[in-house]
Amino acid sequence: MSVTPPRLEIRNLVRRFDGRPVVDDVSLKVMPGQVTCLLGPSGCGKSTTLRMIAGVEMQDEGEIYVDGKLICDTVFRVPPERRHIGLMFQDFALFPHLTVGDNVAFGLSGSKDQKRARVKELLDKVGLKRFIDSYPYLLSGGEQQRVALARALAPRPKIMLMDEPFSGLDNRLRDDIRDQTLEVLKQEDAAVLLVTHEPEEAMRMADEIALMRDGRIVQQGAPYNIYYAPRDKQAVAFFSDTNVIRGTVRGALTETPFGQFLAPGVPDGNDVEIVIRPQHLKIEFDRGGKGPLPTPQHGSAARGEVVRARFMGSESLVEIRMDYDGSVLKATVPNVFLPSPGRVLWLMFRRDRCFVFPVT
Ligand SMILES: Nc1ncnc2c1ncn2[C@@H]1O[C@H](COP(=O)(O)OP(=O)(O)OP(=O)(O)O)[C@@H](O)[C@H]1O
Repeated sequence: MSVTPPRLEIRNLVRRFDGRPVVDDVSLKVMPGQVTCLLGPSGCGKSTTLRMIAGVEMQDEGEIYVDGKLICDTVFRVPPERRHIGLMFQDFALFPHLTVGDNVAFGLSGSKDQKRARVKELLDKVGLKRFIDSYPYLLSGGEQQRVALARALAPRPKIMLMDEPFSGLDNRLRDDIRDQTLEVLKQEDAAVLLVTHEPEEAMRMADEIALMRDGRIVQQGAPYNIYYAPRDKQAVAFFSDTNVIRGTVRGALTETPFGQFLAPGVPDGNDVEIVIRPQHLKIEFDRGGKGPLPTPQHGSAARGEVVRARFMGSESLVEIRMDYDGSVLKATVPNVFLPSPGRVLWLMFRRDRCFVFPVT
């Protein structure tokens, strides 16, 4: 039985600048038709990884394979123009002196008719066929971006590398263009590696997310796996606000103002951090100085007073100063809920939505 090799595979890539590894042992596979997002904060080495795959930067260690064939290691190197890789960056520049059609045809070979047919096919896919003979300056930012996508896809690259391709667009345009881009990329069956520092963008676009930090991939998986099974506190914090409660473990349990939490595998005496997102804190009303009764799903309630509440559009964010140590926890509630400062409320923790991490 033959197994299809990944369209793109990088193994143990390392790149050092002045002796400092900015890409540190990065391995990754992308299958045809799949979108993988390299997600991480500014400076973590995402663009450098992309540049090595494109062939414009040389790695110090590691190998790059396309369809199972080596295209680059530290001695052998296929030049960038022969890697069948399409590139799209934030500052995609169309050639101003060429028409939209000629921009898309730029990297194409073949007869005039073949080129024209491919240009029309792609402009049709991105919904811009009517602009084929127009000049780029007549197009909006979003339309120019779609032409750039058509141009990058025209030579049927096996792999598309995209570096923050949507960050130059205004917010309202961005969601639509992301969705359209994704549809076109899927139709063309390229393997896509997209770099972004925006978690929402990665969630929206990716089949797989590779979370990168300090030059390393710290976690990789489907977006919901990373969201619901983050490997550490920073991985939770990358996707949303967080609340953190500290406790000490005794007999695989830690006692907190919210009741007991399981801390399996953590030795006695070690501290743990219990991390929960604001949408998973449950707000309860005060009942004559008493909170709600404990439940298995939510544990015990802890008392606090509202510091402030703000309406955020589809939800309200309530900040509550807790009686037990004066810390402020954040809870979000759907729709409008704006209790006055000083009002007493009780908070409960959803046990199936919090994460317990050992403090190292
Ligand atoms: N040619 C270079 N010489 C020296 N240092 C470099 C060079 N290129 C990148 N770096 C450094 O390597 C680190 C990683 O940069 P890189 O651009 O890959 O990060 P990034 O995750 O893509 O960040 P951003 O989203 O801000 O572009 C940074 O600290 C950067 O300053």
